[in-house]
Amino acid sequence: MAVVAFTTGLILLAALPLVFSMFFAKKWSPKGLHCYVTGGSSGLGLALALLLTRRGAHVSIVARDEKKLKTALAELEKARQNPDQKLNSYSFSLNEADASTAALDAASAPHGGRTPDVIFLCAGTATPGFFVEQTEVSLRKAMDSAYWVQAWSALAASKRMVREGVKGKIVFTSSILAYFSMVGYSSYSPGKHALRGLAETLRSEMQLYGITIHLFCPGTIYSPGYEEENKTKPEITLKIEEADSGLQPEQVADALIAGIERNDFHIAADFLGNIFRASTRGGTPQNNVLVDTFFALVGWVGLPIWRKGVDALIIAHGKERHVEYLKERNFFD
Ligand SMILES: NC(=O)C1=CN([C@@H]2O[C@H](COP(=O)(O)OP(=O)(O)OC[C@H]3O[C@@H](n4cnc5c(N)ncnc54)[C@H](OP(=O)(O)O)[C@@H]3O)[C@@H](O)[C@H]2O)C=CC1
Ligand SMILES: CCCCCCCCCCCCCCCC(=O)[C@@H](N)CO
Repeated sequence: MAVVAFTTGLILLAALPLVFSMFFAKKWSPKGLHCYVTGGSSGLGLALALLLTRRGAHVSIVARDEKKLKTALAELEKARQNPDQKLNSYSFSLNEADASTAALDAASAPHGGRTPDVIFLCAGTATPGFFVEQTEVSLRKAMDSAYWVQAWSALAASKRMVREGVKGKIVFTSSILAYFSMVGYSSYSPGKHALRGLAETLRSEMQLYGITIHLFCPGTIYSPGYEEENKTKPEITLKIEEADSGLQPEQVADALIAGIERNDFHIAADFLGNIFRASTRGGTPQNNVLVDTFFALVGWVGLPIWRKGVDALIIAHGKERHVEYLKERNFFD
């Protein structure tokens, strides 16, 4: 009896924030806010920019390729809700600090020089491959394309927000590969883990200024970037990924916005992401005590079983094919 009463009490307690947010709390809305989206010309970034435009935000997108930017901006124009919305695109390579500052300055200009309210950092690239085939150049480049491509913008935006007193948001797009990693991702996963380290630091530190931080960790997104990464992705990596059903960029953008509306710090895109998120939480805030405990329990039982299967698969692949693969590429010469 006491156990039932205790459990019911616990469930009600855990449901309270949900009930509160459904009926009382003012939901976060991008309407009228200036949203800055890096990587806004493709995949997740583009889907997000479109969603924000439909929700009445001013949207600035940044990427390198001008042609893709032009096409993306035309799509945003079609999604425009009112004539006052400012929709702009900027071509910058965000791997460098100076260019990241310049991009943000350029995007602020049409807004009277005011820093954007929300910084969505979506730019990023993965080039999977085996570790023994990497070089100093490839590993440094990968760190640029996973970590620095977002970190420099976060630095520039933080300085601007603090100087101007803007109580904005900075949203990092990491990956489910910041919760674990596996064969093929030695060049990419470390950068995504590093983003997690930065986001957790900033979640703590930016409280000094009223700036909010979110960390988004999606699994497979069927984007142009995904098509590209599959060109170098080892067969074994692709095979392990079959367990992840994947999502369309629009679904992933929806999941991100829903997480921000709930004011979650760690945001996962689906069931699998939530299992890894809840199992790898460390000292960061829970999203919902009860739901997170459920996900963590599923992970506690399921993850070791899954991992054992994956390890067996990798060992078998090593015996059957991998040495041949390396020989074909003259690795031993
Ligand atoms: N696809 C997936 O399975 C997953 C992706 N992610 C992450 O989600 C984010 C979006 O991925 P996805 O939609 O697949 O990406 P896409 O490759 O489809 O798009 C990437 C965007 O970022 C821009 N970009 C890349 N590098 C730079 C740079 N150095 N400077 C400026 N812009 C840049 C690209 O434009 P341009 O090349 O013209 O500069 C493009 O607009 C990335 O951070 C990725 O790591 C996370 C989990 C899974
Ligand atoms: C009960 C537990 C079951 C566990 C099943 C686990 C399945 C794991 C699938 C791996 C998914 C990898 C996604 C990579 C995303 C990414 O960031 C890259 N595409 C780079 O862009």
